[in-house]
Amino acid sequence: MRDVTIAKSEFIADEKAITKIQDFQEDAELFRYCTLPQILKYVECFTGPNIMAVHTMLINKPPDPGKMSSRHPMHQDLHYFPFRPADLIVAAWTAMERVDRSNGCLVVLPGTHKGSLKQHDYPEWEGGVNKMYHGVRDYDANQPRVHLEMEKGDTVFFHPLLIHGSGANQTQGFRKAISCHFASADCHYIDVKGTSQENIEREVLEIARKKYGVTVPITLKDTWMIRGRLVKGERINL
Ligand SMILES: CCCCCCCC(=O)SCCNC(=O)CCNC(=O)[C@H](O)C(C)(C)COP(=O)(O)OP(=O)(O)OC[C@H]1O[C@@H](n2cnc3c(N)ncnc32)[C@H](O)[C@@H]1OP(=O)(O)O
Ligand SMILES: O=C(O)CCC(=O)C(=O)O
Repeated sequence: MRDVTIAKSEFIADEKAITKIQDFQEDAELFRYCTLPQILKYVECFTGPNIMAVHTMLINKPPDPGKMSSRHPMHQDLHYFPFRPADLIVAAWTAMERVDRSNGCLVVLPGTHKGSLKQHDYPEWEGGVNKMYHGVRDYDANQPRVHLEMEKGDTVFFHPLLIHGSGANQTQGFRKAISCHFASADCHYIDVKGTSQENIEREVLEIARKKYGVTVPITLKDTWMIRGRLVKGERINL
């Protein structure tokens, strides 16, 4: 994907235009990350033995174009997931170079993983917000936050209810990280109709129609079923 500030410009397509590779499950080399024993050893503590890699990203946070659009609003990843229980889902996020406050490290609100899923919407940012970058509508901005400064290769594992985001990249370099969300294959899908997740389902299905030409009726669940890949054990529900 491209940053919202260049989404509608004649920017020349090259690696510097790409701010994120979403869904790399078909790329054997990148997907190797999701199968590394060093990662799965910790993932298994959360998911148990039947492990699905449900969502993959290589994030290439660009130098901020001056609009603060390189920030990632504070959010809970569970907002995007139509499956439960939350305690059987975990994110692994690995720094591909040193990340600190200057290039937009992760920021977390400790303890929020013990709360519930909150309403998410687009934040009202003057400089624009990237497509589908929803943020928690109400959270206590005075709550203590922790900036995760990490060295190349450091990995953090976090719960899908943890409120987190990342700051602007104030350097001239691209801040790279690779991440994968894992879930137990024992998780079950839920229907998000009538819940706070209806707004993200609507957007995802609109992209499926407009960008991928999907004409048959589908749900959020279908978009996740085609992404998931078994990495250990047995594929059960997901
Ligand atoms: C879905 C899984 C989420 C898992 C949760 C983990 C937590 C998170 O990561 S939260 C963030 C989730 N973010 C995303 O999922 C990013 C989604 N974005 C995308 O997939 C792509 O950027 C997408 C589909 C919107 C556009 O893809 P792209 O190949 O650039 O499409 P393109 O055909 O050039 O543009 C399509 C339209 O989108 C607009 N657009 C492109 N990029 C952006 C952007 N960054 N912001 C706003 N609009 C954009 C274009 O201007 C164009 O608009 P229009 O139809 O009016 O002309
Ligand atoms: O890498 C980042 O900047 C933020 C990633 C993130 O919060 C997420 O994908 O959920």
